[in-house]
Amino acid sequence: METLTISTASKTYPLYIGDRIRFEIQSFLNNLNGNFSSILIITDSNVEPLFLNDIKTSLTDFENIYSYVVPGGEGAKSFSVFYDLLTYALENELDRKSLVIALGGGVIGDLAGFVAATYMRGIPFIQMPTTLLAHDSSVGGKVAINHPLGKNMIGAFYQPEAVIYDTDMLLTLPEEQWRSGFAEVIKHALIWDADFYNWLHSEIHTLADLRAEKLQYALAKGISVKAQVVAQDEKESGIRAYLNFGHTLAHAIEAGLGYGKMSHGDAVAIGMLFAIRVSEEYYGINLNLSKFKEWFKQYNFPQIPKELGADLLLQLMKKDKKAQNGSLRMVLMKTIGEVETVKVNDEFILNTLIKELEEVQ
Ligand SMILES: O=C(O)C(=O)C[C@@H](O)[C@H](O)[C@H](O)COP(=O)(O)O
Repeated sequence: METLTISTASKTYPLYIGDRIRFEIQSFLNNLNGNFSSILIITDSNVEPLFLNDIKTSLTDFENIYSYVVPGGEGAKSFSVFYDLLTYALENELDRKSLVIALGGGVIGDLAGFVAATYMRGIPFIQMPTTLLAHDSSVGGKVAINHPLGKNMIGAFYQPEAVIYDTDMLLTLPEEQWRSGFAEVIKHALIWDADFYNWLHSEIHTLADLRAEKLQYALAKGISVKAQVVAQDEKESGIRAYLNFGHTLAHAIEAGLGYGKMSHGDAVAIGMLFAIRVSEEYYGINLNLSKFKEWFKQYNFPQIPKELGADLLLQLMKKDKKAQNGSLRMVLMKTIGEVETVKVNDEFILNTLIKELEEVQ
């Protein structure tokens, strides 16, 4: 097992990563010295049959352990599920010393984290990621639910007490989940670390290559990028926006199709290719977009959904949280490992969207 330290302006906390460490949860909680009064485990219908019991039986020192299972998928990041969770917490008399455990992927981390951030103005929580994608979402304290008009529109920056990342839990993931998480791994390389990108490019030809020591390496690298960025800019006043590379179009696609129709990582992969195309045109440089497209095809990332159309996509992209005074801002790539946030005009993005959609086979 390895222990990393995540330091942000508001909080420093441990990230434990290792094989089968879910069974050690009680000792991790003891290390936190939180004197927790009760536990609420929030998980989803996919994770519950696999791991909920392991966690409950490993929490040997608690009498009051509650659990709440939401439906699997992005649809659970809704106001009604959030409200039901708060009702459940109130009915079971959770107090300010109660601990929320987010047991699941990015959806559960975001939802449970937002419950913890808002219940009684904030109670402690820990992240127990069960997906590859959550190497990104469990670190850095972005918690949120969606609004039909925009993704993650209602949320907070709220750091967990700890992240407990049991890599054994990843082994049950279906192919689509590996692909979805891998998109965020690629993102971390592209925005920050050209050597890491070269390693991914030469070592990970198929998702099946992401096993054993390669998985550990990819996770450690991805988490390290995330940790470095949030250490410098917890609340996204500057460089944290780089972590949004590919997300302006991704969130538009997710909202446009309806949450849960396309996985977040698939949408991010499409969004990154689009951001590379915009970057080429904006800076007048050649980033080898066609090579990136070929590379992404190797993992079966989908193409941009043509049916949404350029006008709707632009309209949805303009709802992005990075927009200022109605102007769209995107994270663009100057070279692999170096990005910046720039203001882009609507007409330019619309035309680039039209070109991108025309190329869909
Ligand atoms: O941690 C961040 O900052 C990120 O932007 C990471 C993203 O991969 C993640 O999807 C995040 O939740 C998106 O944030 P949002 O502010 O664009 O909703």
